[in-house]
Amino acid sequence: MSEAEPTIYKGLVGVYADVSAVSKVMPETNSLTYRGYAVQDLCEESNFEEVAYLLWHGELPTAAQLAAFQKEERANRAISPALLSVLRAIPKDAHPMDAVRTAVSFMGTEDPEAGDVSDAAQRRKAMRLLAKLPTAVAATNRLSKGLEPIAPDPSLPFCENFFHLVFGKVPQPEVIKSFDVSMILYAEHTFNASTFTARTVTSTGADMHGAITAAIAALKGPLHGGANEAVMHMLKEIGGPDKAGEWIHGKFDHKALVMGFGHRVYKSGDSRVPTMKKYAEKMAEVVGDRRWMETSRVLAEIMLREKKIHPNLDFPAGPAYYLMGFDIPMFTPIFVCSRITGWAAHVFEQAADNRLIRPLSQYTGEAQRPVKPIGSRG
Ligand SMILES: CC(=O)SCCNC(=O)CCNC(=O)[C@H](O)C(C)(C)COP(=O)(O)OP(=O)(O)OC[C@H]1O[C@@H](n2cnc3c(N)ncnc32)[C@H](O)[C@@H]1OP(=O)(O)O
Ligand SMILES: O=C([O-])CC(=O)C(=O)O
Repeated sequence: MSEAEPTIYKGLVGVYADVSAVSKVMPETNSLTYRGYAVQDLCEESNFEEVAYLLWHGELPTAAQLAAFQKEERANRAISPALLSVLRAIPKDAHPMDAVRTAVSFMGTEDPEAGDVSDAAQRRKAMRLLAKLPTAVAATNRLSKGLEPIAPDPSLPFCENFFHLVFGKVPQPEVIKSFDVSMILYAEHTFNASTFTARTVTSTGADMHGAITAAIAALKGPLHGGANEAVMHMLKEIGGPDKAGEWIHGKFDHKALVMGFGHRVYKSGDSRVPTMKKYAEKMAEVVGDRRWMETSRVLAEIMLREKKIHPNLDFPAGPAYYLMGFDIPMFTPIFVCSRITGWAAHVFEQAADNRLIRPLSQYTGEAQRPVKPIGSRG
């Protein structure tokens, strides 16, 4: 008797794998909330540090809670001399995402609570990662250019310190605000591929650094976080708005993907795009260069008119980061510095009510057969 054919949910499309109270994506209204707060409101009324606290604790902080959170983050920013020598040993032309993945894995080996997966220890590890990631990301970027890393400045807030680490100076408030908004928008997005990876690793009982190392590997791919870099490479390849039409029709002819467009969950617009676009436009104003936003506008118009596909967050974030002065290979590592908050929130949630994640596969290979001795094969 033949077995009933199982239903295959390729790419897990439409599958609810668990419950979660961290965030909610509402594709029918193109909206997104973190712990019940609309991301647009968080962007206007709070900052990235408050959002990190919100994601980890479920509530926005009071002034005293925020001060304690910031104190702990600022106290943990330094990376060890051993990690710095690991980063120095990484080939200058390696992709920074590979360096950051390696850095997190290495940090796991030197973590003072390595092996402790209690909730309290996991939370302290997440704080250490939030604090140290910018230091490691900026050091990687500077070393790749033959520059010496800069020590973190504990007197600076998170976003200001990030610019200090990369450039040695803090830019004007409009730039900090645009960066802060990008960090809030990138912080969390339900069961995306990298978060689900982190939850899968956590479900085996493994620790925070293992889950985050795996999540970084998943985020690097161009279909996920790597798209913000791909968007900027694409805009530069196109060169300007007058060439965008011809360029994109060439892509259509070859049925190629246009990076920064489409989304597994949002089919009529990504909730985060209008806010990120507004702040990318502000960056174009600050820098006095509208070329990338104009090129983006033409691409988005054609994609919507001819393919009915909307841009995702990576589409405005790519040019925004470029206009802030970051090197393109830094864009996805910046995403890591933000998403560590969402990933860690999901690690806590998965561990608190765990069941090993282990789906089934329908076998389509050879029928069972005998193993022939090596001399009689072929
Ligand atoms: C932060 C983030 O991770 S956001 C996502 C960033 N990724 C990108 O920007 C990469 C480009 N986009 C894509 O590859 C896809 O849209 C994904 C991976 C994001 C979503 O994939 P899916 O949910 O499997 O796509 P979906 O099933 O909706 O695709 C429907 C159709 O639109 C097409 N399509 C989707 N996105 C694009 C795109 N960016 N360019 C051209 N065509 C596209 C698909 O090829 C498919 O065509 P078909 O029906 O002829 O086969
Ligand atoms: O939700 C997804 O699949 C991808 C995404 O937008 C994110 O991770 O921010």
